[in-house]
Amino acid sequence: MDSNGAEPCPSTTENKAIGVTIITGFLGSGKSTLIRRILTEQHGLRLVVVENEFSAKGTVEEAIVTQGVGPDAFEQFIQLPNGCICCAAQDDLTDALSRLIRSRPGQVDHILVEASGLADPGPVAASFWVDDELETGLILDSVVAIADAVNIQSYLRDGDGMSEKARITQKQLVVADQVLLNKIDLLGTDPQNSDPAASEEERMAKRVSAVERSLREAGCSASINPTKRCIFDISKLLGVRAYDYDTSARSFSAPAPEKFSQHVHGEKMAVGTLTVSFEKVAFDSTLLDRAFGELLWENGESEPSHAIAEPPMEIWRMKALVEVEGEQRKWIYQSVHTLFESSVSSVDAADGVSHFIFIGKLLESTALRACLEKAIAVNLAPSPSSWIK
Ligand SMILES: Nc1nc2c(ncn2[C@@H]2O[C@H](COP(=O)(O)OP(=O)(O)OP(=O)(O)O)[C@@H](O)[C@H]2O)c(=O)[nH]1
Repeated sequence: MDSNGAEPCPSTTENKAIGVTIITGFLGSGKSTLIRRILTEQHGLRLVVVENEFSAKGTVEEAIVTQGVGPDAFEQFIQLPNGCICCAAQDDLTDALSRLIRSRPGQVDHILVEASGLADPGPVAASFWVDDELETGLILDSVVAIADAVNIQSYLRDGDGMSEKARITQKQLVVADQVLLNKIDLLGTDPQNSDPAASEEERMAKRVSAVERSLREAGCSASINPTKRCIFDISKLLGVRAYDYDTSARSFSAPAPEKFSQHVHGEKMAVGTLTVSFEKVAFDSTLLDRAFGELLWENGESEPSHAIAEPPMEIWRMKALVEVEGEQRKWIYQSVHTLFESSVSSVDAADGVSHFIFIGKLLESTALRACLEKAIAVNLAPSPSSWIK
């Protein structure tokens, strides 16, 4: 318990590495509002805030975020020129934060990074996720996306869903581990679909559900939490360790049906989630590394190739629970952006079942399956059956 009598979020104190929460969301969705809310709550965490400086006058952003916030509410407030958080300087950001927490041992509990509203949060999330936490002292806690309930549907539809605005909005939702569907106070009720017998609350709930459906169709598989002015239980946002292997293993054991969704334009799946499953096979870990390399690097966003699909598919996020030859426990593989890593889960192996969940754009099941099949080490049945959703 701290001097304010507040209990720190438990998972942020158990692990010595300092958790980093990336806050993303399109322009004006409520990112600063959320940070301000976190800074004013009694959670007992000593926070470092990294803010994207939107204007040439950096003081504007800081003033907005720290409005009504006492000087003790945060350990340090860092502002970076617009774009830097999500551009090539992201490694510098990781290094700078690493140096900062080392220079103040025991004085920082958690770091909040506000990504630019116009940026893809994937690369910055990857820069925190892959760094060896023992070396940097940092660990990616989760990616939180704020969606403006009033405008998000039009952003997603922009340019028939294919404009840069639509792409960025989709990516922010797809990469997120949690979504705050914010500004629901401005949604109003839909006059065209209003049932005169329904109460105001029921009509509002319908509007919220309609927006939630659009987010699912856009490939969002995170939990969606409707909010007004980002009022939300902070203990459910910070210290969640969304990338911990045990957390991931649990999400594999009972995937929600809405995990498998797609946003279709004509014949192609524009943005969505696709699962490739195998039964009665075990994979070779070295060959699997190679297969992921092929999918993420040769066919990924940074080095697009036309080898597998035309236009190339984009894998934004991948989670897999895999039976690996000779291992008693299944392995978890995760990718963020173009980086991936593996670890042993707590799930027993032996049934030969492996699930690979891909989230991205223009995903092509045949190409994904063909690439993964090259990594099969042992075929326990003559013709492995499989299902794809
Ligand atoms: N009515 C209403 N207004 C909100 C809500 N949340 C935020 N706002 C307002 O929306 C505006 C934008 O909120 P910010 O928190 O600055 O949004 P942001 O995502 O940080 O904006 P950028 O930094 O420009 O990307 C501000 O005027 C907020 O006061 C909400 O739930 N309801």
